Parts: sequence; structure tokens; C-alpha cells
Amino acid sequence: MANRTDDAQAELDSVEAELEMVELQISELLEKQTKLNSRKNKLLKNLEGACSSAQPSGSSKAPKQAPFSKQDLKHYEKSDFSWSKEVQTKLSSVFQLSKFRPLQQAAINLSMSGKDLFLVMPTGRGKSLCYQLPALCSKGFTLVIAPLVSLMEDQLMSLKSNNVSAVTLNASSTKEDSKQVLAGMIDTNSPFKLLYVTPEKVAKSKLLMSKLEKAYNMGLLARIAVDEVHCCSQWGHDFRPDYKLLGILKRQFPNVPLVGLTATATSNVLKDCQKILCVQEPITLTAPFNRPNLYYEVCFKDNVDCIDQIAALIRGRYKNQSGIVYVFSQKDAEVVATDLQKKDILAQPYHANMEPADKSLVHQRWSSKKIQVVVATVAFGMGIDKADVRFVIHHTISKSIENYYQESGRAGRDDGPADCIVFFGFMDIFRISTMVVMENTGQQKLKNMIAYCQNLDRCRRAMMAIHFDEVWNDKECNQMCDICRHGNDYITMDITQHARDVVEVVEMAGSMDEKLTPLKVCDAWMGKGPAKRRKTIKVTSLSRLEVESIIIHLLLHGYFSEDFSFTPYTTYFYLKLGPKASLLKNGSHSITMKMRRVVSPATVKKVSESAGGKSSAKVEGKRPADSDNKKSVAKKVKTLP
Ligand SMILES: Nc1ncnc2c1ncn2[C@H]1C[C@H](O)[C@@H](COP(=O)(O)OP(=O)(O)OP(=O)(O)O)O1
Repeated sequence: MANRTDDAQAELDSVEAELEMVELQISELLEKQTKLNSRKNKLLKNLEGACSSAQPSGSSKAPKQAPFSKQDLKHYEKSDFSWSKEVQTKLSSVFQLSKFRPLQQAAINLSMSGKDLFLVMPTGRGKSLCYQLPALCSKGFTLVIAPLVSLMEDQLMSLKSNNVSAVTLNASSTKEDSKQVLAGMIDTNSPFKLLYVTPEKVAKSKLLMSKLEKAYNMGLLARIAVDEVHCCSQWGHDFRPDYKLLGILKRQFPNVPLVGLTATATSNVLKDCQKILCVQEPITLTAPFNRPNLYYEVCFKDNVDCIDQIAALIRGRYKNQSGIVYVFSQKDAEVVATDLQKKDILAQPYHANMEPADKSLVHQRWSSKKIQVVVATVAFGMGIDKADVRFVIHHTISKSIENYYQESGRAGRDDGPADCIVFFGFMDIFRISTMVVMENTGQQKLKNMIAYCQNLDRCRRAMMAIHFDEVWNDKECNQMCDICRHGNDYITMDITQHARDVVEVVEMAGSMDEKLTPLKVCDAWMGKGPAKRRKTIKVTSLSRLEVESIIIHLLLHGYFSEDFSFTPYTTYFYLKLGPKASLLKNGSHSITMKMRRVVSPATVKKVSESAGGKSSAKVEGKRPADSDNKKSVAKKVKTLP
């Protein structure tokens, strides 16, 4: 007995020593990654510099601007500019705000100094103030380009509540309104300080352009703000063709400072926007993408119980708190809202196909807390500025990490704790995949989102950081994602033989001239489906969730790939062998993947209780305080993988 204990102790010591080594290697690798990323960013910046100086439109006579340094930033963060006093006074008297958030003051000072500027700041951090405040402290008016009329109306409403005079010109403006606005543009008394227009208006209205030209010559066009500037670029996540034509503004009015605002744009997207908008050497201010008050979590979606799980969360963890449930389609919005209503939750749908009046009614009811939840498609997004959104639940994954970041970013705009939860379901992957089939980079972006959800060992913020070209230290997460909070709940599994077996299923179907959807592959591998197929297949004993997870892993890593088939009514997704499938013929090739550990009922209880101890969204109180909620967390932990 003593001998066995000694052996176990020795083995434990050796495992611990090995673990220590591994941890050391990981920290060395992370350090190396940080250094390489920073070198990469420097090289990219140098390249960007080289590209822009090579552009024919770049003025060869203009002296090359030195890169914007930390020192420069410090200078622009000061409050000793000639306009600083007025800016500070209006911050409190008009906007009723006591202090600036990070980068706001620098952005305002740069803009007031006449510099062109790109401002990349997470959703809800206060980009609008960075052009609205300068507008109030300058002669004339600021032209604001915004992508949606509803977005403009929300902005106008909020400016009106602060007694700021702002107007809009869009397709639904009456003749009389348009006449007044056009006259106001060239009135030296400037009856309004902000003029909101759509990009279409700039592209199509000669009358508007001629008035802008007059205003420019009179020194009344103070500034141009391009909201959601990433819409200029096809590489951005929300390209809008009319944004492509906005280069006319800088070409016609070169001396007017331009500020482009976005929450999500990589350096390549910004480079593209710079070219499209004909801005010579903009200064880019990028606020860290991190929203420290948001807790990120992924739950595995069980189609049968998903609504129960969501309802349990809303009635328990988020009792009496406002939130959004994002869904895939207009039909889902209606169905999920009805299902939640049946569970006594005050929920209403919102999607693009509703009458404008109905949409604004839902928005208003939600803003005034008459309903608790909006069940929405992505149509409910831009311009939603409710401060106290405590949860954003994705009933279906987003089509990209950029989209997810933007949608989940509607939570916690008041800086209070809020939760962002995605329900990750196998079948949803293929619904979205067929939806983005026409987009150039659609499949790759979706795969990044799937990898974010499938991930079991990396901080969720680290996965996002890669997309925003940011160097990230996992410790900064502060246990504000499920991985950092409950980590190490997985085992590493050798799936080589499983991969060979499931690849054989698809291969065999192919040899019979049959195409299989992912669902059919699961069924066939688990021994369901036609008898002729069952006879030839090596049926797996893995659980449904393990089967799905392995198929996703093989798709993400190129052992399977997508095979789309189009009919006049729909697009089908089939699985075919991917470029790496042939590697499995090689006896020495192996594949491992991480699987969530199956835990005993006792552990389930422990975990569900400890999850309750660390609430994110609920400022005071425990997370799954009610029994409904305990069940949901326990369920999630039990689920594989
Ligand atoms: N300095 C500040 N202090 C406190 N609140 C602020 C400050 N600046 C802005 N806010 C508030 C005003 C709004 O309610 C909220 C979001 O501002 P807003 O300008 O709409 O965000 P945004 O434009 O960055 O988000 P989005 O990307 O969603 O459009 O933050």
C-alpha cells in the first residue's frame, strides 16, 4: 500500500514538474507572440506609409507627416488649447457629462486643430461626442454622413433633448423642410450646428452639393463626420456601395477636416477607407477593443431546450433587467418572441420587415422598460443607445467576430456589468454558411466565429484581439469570460481514428454518387439512415454532441469542406472531403482536439453553485439564484463537448 502511495506521489511530482515546464514554455511563447505582433504592426505601419506615399493622389510637395507618437497623443490630451475652456463648459452644460472617456479629448482637440482623423472606438464608448462637441464650438455647421435614417433620427432626438440644433436631409424630408435646411446651410447665423445626411443624398443630390460648395466658400462648412466609416470598404463587415462615392467630399472641400468613426475596422479596412475618402494622411486613434465590464460566455445549444434555457436566464439571472436576444431570421424573431411570451416574459420581435411605426413602438417600449426583451435580427443594431442593457443573448451565432463584437457591444453602455452569451448550435453553422455564400470572405469570417465558440482553452478576448490586430494579455480579462473564470474544464483527445471513420462515411457516400448534408453525416455515422448505408458504415459509439464537435473540428481544419448546391429556391450545404482529408491515409498522421470533460452530478452541483457566486450582470446578488437557472447552468456543464 505504502509502495503504491509512493509511486503515485512520484508520478504526481513528475507530472507537476512537467506542467511547470509547459507553463513556462507557454509564457515564453506568449511573450514571443506579443513581440512578433508588435513587430508586425510596426512593419505594417511602415508599409502603409510606403503605399500612401506611392499613391498618385498623394501630394508629393506636401512634407511627409511623422507618425503619430505617444508624445503627440499626450499633447492632444491636454486642456490648454484656445478652445479648451469652451469645450469643457459645453461638455457639462449641454451634454451634462462631467469628464471625458479615454481618447475623446484627444479626438476633439485633433479635430478642432483641423486634422483629418479616423477614430476606432468600441461600440457605446462615445464616438458621437467627438464630432458633436467640436460642432458646437465651431463657426458654421458639421456635415454628418450616417448610413441609416433611423440612426439619424435617434441622434436628432438625443441632440434635441440637449437643446442642440440639428437637422436632417433625407428621402423622407418634406419639400418645405428641405428648403429651410438648404437655406440654413448658407446662413451666416447658422440656424443649426449639425446636418445629418445619408451617403445616397451626397451621391445623388446636385442641389445639396451646390449648397455645400457655397457654404464651403463662405467658411461655414466646419467639419465632415463619416459615421460607420468601415461601410466604405468591401473588406469591412457592412459594405454599402454609396459610401464608395464619398471621396467627392474631400476632393471638393480639401480644407475641411474629416473625421471617420467606427467601432470595428482592421488596419487594412482603414487603409481602404482612406483611399476611398481621398484623405491624405489621417491620424488614426484606436481605443482598445476591450470592454472590461462585459462578461463573454458560450453555451452549447440544444435545439429542444434552448428556449427553456434562455427563458430561465431572463427570469432568473436577469430578472427585471433589459436585454436583447439576437436571432437568425425574421421568422425566428417572431417565433422566439412568442415562445418567450408563453413563458411570461415581456418580449417583442423586431426585424426589417415590420412597419416603421411598429418598429419604433417596440424600440420605445423597450427603452421605457415597458417590455424587458427585444427579440431581434441584426436590423436592431446601429443607433440603439440604451445605456442599461444588462444582457445580449445570441440565440444563433453571428456571421463573423466583427459582427458579434458590434452586436454584443450593445450591452453595458453605462459601464455597469453586463453579459454577452452565445448559444452555439451545430445546425446554425450551415444556415449561416449558406446565407453568406456570396460574400468573398464570408466562409472564412464565419469559421473564425465558429472557432471562437468551439474554443475551450483560450481567453475569449484573446480570440477577439487577433481580429482587431491587438496584442492581448489574458490576465487583463480579469475572469470576465467563461474560459478565464471556469477554465481547464476539458480534456485533449486523440480523434485520429474517429476522423478516419467519419471521412470514410462521406467518401463512401461519394462513391455511391450521394451527397450528404452535415445532419445526414451525423446520422449515418451514428448508425441511422438507410439500411444499405448502415451495413457499410463503421458506426460510432460517441454521443451526438461529440460527433457534431468532431465534424466541426474537421471542417475548421480542412479535412472537410463545404459543397454548396443552388436551386431556384434555396442553397444546400453538403460536406465534401477537404484538402487535408488525404493526410488521414498516412498511418503516422494524428489529430487531437479539446473536448469538454463530462462531469459527475456532484461536480455539476458544485460548478452551478460557484457560477452563482460570481455574478456579472446582476450588480448585487447571485447569478443563477432561482432553481430554473441552476438547472440551466448545470445543463451546460453536463453538455459535451
Ligand atoms: N464622457 C462620457 N461620459 C459618460 N457617458 C458618455 C460620455 N461620452 C458619451 N457617453 C454616453 C452617451 C451615450 O449614451 C453613450 C454612447 O455614446 P455614443 O456616442 O452613442 O456611442 P458610439 O457612437 O461609440 O456607439 P456606436 O458604435 O454604437 O454608435 O455613452
